[in-house]
Amino acid sequence: MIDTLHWGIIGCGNIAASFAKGLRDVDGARLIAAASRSAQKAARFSQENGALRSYGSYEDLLDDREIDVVYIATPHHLHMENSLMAIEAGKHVLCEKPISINSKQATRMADAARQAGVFLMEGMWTRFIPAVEQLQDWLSDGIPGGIHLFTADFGVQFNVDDGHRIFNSELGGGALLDLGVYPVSLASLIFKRQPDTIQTQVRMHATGVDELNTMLFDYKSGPLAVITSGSISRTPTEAFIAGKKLSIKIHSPLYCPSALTLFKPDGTSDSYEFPLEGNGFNYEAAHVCRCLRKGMLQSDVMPVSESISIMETLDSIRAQWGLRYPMD
Ligand SMILES: NC(=O)C1=CN([C@@H]2O[C@H](COP(=O)(O)OP(=O)(O)OC[C@H]3O[C@@H](n4cnc5c(N)ncnc54)[C@H](OP(=O)(O)O)[C@@H]3O)[C@@H](O)[C@H]2O)C=CC1
Ligand SMILES: O=C1CO[C@H](CO)[C@@H](O)[C@@H]1O
Repeated sequence: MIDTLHWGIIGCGNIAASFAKGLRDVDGARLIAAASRSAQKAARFSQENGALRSYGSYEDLLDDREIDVVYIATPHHLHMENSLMAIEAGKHVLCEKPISINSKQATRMADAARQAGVFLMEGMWTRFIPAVEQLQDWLSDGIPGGIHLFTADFGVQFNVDDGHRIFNSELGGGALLDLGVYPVSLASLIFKRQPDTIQTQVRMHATGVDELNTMLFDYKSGPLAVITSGSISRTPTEAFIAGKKLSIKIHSPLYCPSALTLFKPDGTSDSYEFPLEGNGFNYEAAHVCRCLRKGMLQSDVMPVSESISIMETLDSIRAQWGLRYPMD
């Protein structure tokens, strides 16, 4: 039985700081060290975020025997490489979304973790947010009459230059992998499988990655899903599950909602609030700690097999656009 879980963070960027903040709200978790490509940056990050130590290389952090589990917070194109390094060092891994660039990479990560006997999970934090846990309870009870339609959008206006990871092909840029992965993951959560056919439209950025996309998923059992993501303008960033008898609105922002509305057959609706306790990253970190204490090597909420399936869906969408990354 592991008591306190000792964490390390690889990559001292934006999301690493949010995760470190979330981790402070998790009982039985301690941030031991952070690693950056720059020793100075790692030292500053560790001081600001309460880590005991800092490392000027990712490899040095992985040599730290006190660290049980590593959070990978580098850009998408490094998720596989950094996760494999951590797995090889015998560390459990929580890797930011998307788990990788493509399904081939994700499968390689899953195989390596299985062989090494370590835990691996994609940091799809949405799954562990209280409102989404409630949604999962409703879905597992069954939506009476079934679901006809799922709609979801995630649009952000990035006012950044083309070198930023959202537009940079070398870093696995594009709206689909960064933003679209959330609604696609929600569709996977709701329908428990990949769509049978996918139709899409896309607008490409000057750098050759997608900046705006629309997707229509057709599930031969009946339901349709309409999903959009974009990095050049803001959209409501909410989701709606339309059923024969019941419908559910997942309030904005869909990646971290704190309210759900249930629309009932008599035309009335009930709204439910699920205020966050912490910044939201605490929930996924607490889930990883629970899994590790139970000796689990995969999450039962965000299993690696489902992350691979989601990447397969993203692969087939990108194939329609002819969008290939240097690391594909
Ligand atoms: N769950 C969520 O809500 C969010 C998740 N994310 C995910 O987190 C990951 C990181 O995103 P974000 O924190 O916004 O990105 P940042 O650019 O802010 O941070 C990424 C860090 O990765 C390290 N890095 C290593 N190699 C490179 C490279 N070639 N170019 C740039 N950085 C490099 C750097 O750390 P160093 O210099 O210290 O080595 C850098 O600070 C993405 O995969 C994204 O999908 C992002 C935002 C929100
Ligand atoms: O996961 C994410 C959540 O939202 C951000 C934008 O607001 C994204 O860029 C990010 O990668």
